[in-house]
Order: sequence, then C-alpha cells, then structure tokens
Amino acid sequence: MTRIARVHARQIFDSRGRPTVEVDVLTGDGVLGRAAVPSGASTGSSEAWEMRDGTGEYAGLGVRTAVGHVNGEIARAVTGHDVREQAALDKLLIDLDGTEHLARLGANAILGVSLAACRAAADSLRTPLYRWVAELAGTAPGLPMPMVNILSGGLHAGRGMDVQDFLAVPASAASLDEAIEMAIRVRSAAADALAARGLPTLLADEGGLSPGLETGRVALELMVEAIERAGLTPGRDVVVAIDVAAHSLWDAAEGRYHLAREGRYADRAEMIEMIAGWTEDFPVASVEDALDEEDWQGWTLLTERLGDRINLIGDDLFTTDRRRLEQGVRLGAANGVLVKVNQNGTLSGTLDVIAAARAAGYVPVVSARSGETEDSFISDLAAGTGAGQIKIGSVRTSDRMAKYNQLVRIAEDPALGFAGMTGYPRLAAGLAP
Ligand SMILES: O=C(O)[C@@H](CO)OP(=O)(O)O
Ligand SMILES: [Mg+2]
Repeated sequence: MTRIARVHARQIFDSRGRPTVEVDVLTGDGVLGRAAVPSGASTGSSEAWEMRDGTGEYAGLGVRTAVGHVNGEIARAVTGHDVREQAALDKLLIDLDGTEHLARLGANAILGVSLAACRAAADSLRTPLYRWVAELAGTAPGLPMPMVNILSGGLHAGRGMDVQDFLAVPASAASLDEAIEMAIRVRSAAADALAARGLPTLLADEGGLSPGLETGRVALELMVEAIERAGLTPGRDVVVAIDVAAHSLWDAAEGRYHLAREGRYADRAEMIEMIAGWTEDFPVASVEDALDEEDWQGWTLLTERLGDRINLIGDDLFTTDRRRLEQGVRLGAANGVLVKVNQNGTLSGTLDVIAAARAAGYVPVVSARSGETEDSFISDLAAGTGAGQIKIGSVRTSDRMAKYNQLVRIAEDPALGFAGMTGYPRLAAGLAP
C-alpha cells in the first residue's frame, strides 16, 4: 500500500535558527517519509515563493501558515495518492496552488510534501533514495564533485566581503572521500593562514570563514595560500570557484554594482573586466552569478568572453526555472545552472530543469541554501541525477556535514562512479601548471 494515509507538517528551525517547514508523509503500509525545507538569504526575484517569517511579533507567522496549509488543504487533496506517482503528485500540488510562483499555499509547504512523498516511495520500494531519484529522472546515478565554501562574504557574512563565496574544488581527487578530505585540509589551512595574519576566523552562515577581506583579489590570494599550506598545488590539485551573488550588489538607483567593502561602484563592463582579470591571474574554474539576474545582455557578453574557458553558473539568473533557463539558452547566457529544490518548488520541476540543462549542454550544479537543516535530500538528488557537481557549503557545521556524510554513504555503492572534473568540460588547459 503505497498510497498516502496521512500527511503531517510541523515548524522546525533551520541552521540560522529561523522557522522552517518539515513534512511527514505516511503511507498505508506504515512507511514514513520525512523532509525539511531549506531557505535562502541571497534569493533571486523569480524563485518560487516561500511563506517566510518576519522577525519580532511576526516570527513564526509565515511558516506556521504554510504548515497549516499542509495539514489542511494539501493533506485533504493528496491523501490516497500513490507516492510512486511523483510527477502526478507534483502536478496535483501545483494545480491546487493555482498561482505561478506557488504563492497561495507557499512553495515551502508544497516542496515539503513533494520531497517527503519521494522519500516515502523510495522506502516503501526498499530502494535507496538516490536510486529512486535516478529512476524518476531516467538518469544514470553517479557521485558529484563537491565545490566547498572556504571564504564567505555578502549576505552570508554581514557583508564582510563584497563577494559571497570563494570555494575549493578538489580537482585531482580520485574519489568522493578524497575530495572531502582535501576540502577539509584546505579549509583548515585557510583558517591557519588567516590566524597567522591576525585576521578573524569567524564562521559565516554556511560554515565558511568570514575574514572580511577587502577585495576579491586578496581573497583569491588567500585561497591560493591555503591550498599551498594544505600541501596541494593550486590549479592542479585544487581549483577555485566563486559565487559573486551580484544581485545583492546591484544598486538599482545607481544602475551599477556597489562594491561597498572596496568603497566603489562598478558598471557591467567593469564587473566583466574584474572577473576576467581574476580568471587570468588565479586558478578559477567556475563563476556563479557574476552579474545581476536581469542583465541578460551582460550575461551574453560575459559568456562570449569567458564561456569557452570556465563554467558560468546562473543561480539568481535562472532560479531553477525552466523558462528562465530556456531564455538563457536562447541568448547564450551562462553555460551552467544552479539547481535548488526550493527555488523550483517541486521535485519533478527540479528534475525537469536538470534534464533541460543537460539537453542544452549546460552544466547542472545541485545546491543547498544558506539556511539548511539536517535533511540530506540534495545529496541523493545530485547522486541520483548524476549531476556531476554539488555545492553544499563548508565542511564545518552539522547541517552541511549531514549532506557530505550522506554522499559518503551513497559512495559505498560500488556501481557508482565519481564525476571528478567532468562537470568542468571547458576548463582551460592553462589552469594546471
Ligand atoms: O547564493 C547561493 O548560491 C546560495 C547558497 O550558497 O545562497 P542562498 O541560499 O542564500 O541563496
Ligand atoms: Mg548563488
């Protein structure tokens, strides 16, 4: 009996101590599928709409409303539905909501049910979750290469640095275990390098270090130093990925980007120039959200300039939305897409975006949010779809480690290969010495 017998949602708390939704889906055969919903800070405007909380007297209000929707209207609609019919369930949820961005019931309410049902189906079928995801997606499973947050800025670190993330990609790792170990070495070497300079080693939202360095170049120098301190060779053993999160730098009134830490503004051309300079002088393999989410023309120019050498990932640009991705493909904007389940709102919609990315030759990067829980669904999502890359955050806090550790468990399956650097098909030969 794989039909839904009961749905129950509750409010739990995420890694920032903010309320979020957790959903239990119980099937007739007594199987429990549970999922918790993540939440972003540097969000794109076109994301599915979560019912979010304010602070003070509004604390808990948005999430409690979403929880109420799951326990009332959604539970009534999905009870009796077969959890193995994921696509039909997700369509039912989208139709029930009836709005474009899932604003009526809340994308967090809908996503919680979608993911919990998927887990219940996998458990009822006694199939590992990643294998069930692979079956739903029609993909060959495989282990992703992680990109691991080392230095944080932007909205994840009190704007201590202008750029949001500097990440390590353990390029020469031959296995997932080795990749995680290398990233841990780089992160702890980065902490040592900062301490040696008398700089703070405070933790940011994703467990990365938040030293408040003044420019991107200084941060990149620190990355190179950390890789070397870890006994590894920059450009060969470890390459660097960056998430500029440029939407949160965009000053609409000025029509330019505000690099507040540097004390200057930059226009589109100056941003492209700055980033191109980084890729020339440092072993940078991937840059996410280099420009604002609505600067399609700028994205096309950026992609013409750098797209044959590095990965250019659209996060706020695409918001895991198929139509926005298709627009990007038409315009030649970016060559990769960040995949976040809660930007989309359902599992089926997310799988659809991964399939569309692949069909267009765009690299999919499955990603966590800056607000996370112990839920490790995205590890199974990345492995099940063989996405090739995953971005979880740093290797320092339990919300992130839950996902790395789930990947370690999945890696026990001898049938699964490790993606290595296959997710970086355009990597410049010049990166390695
Ligand atoms: O910008 C991002 O890629 C994510 C994760 O790092 O951040 P947030 O969840 O705050 O959008
Ligand atoms: Mg991003």
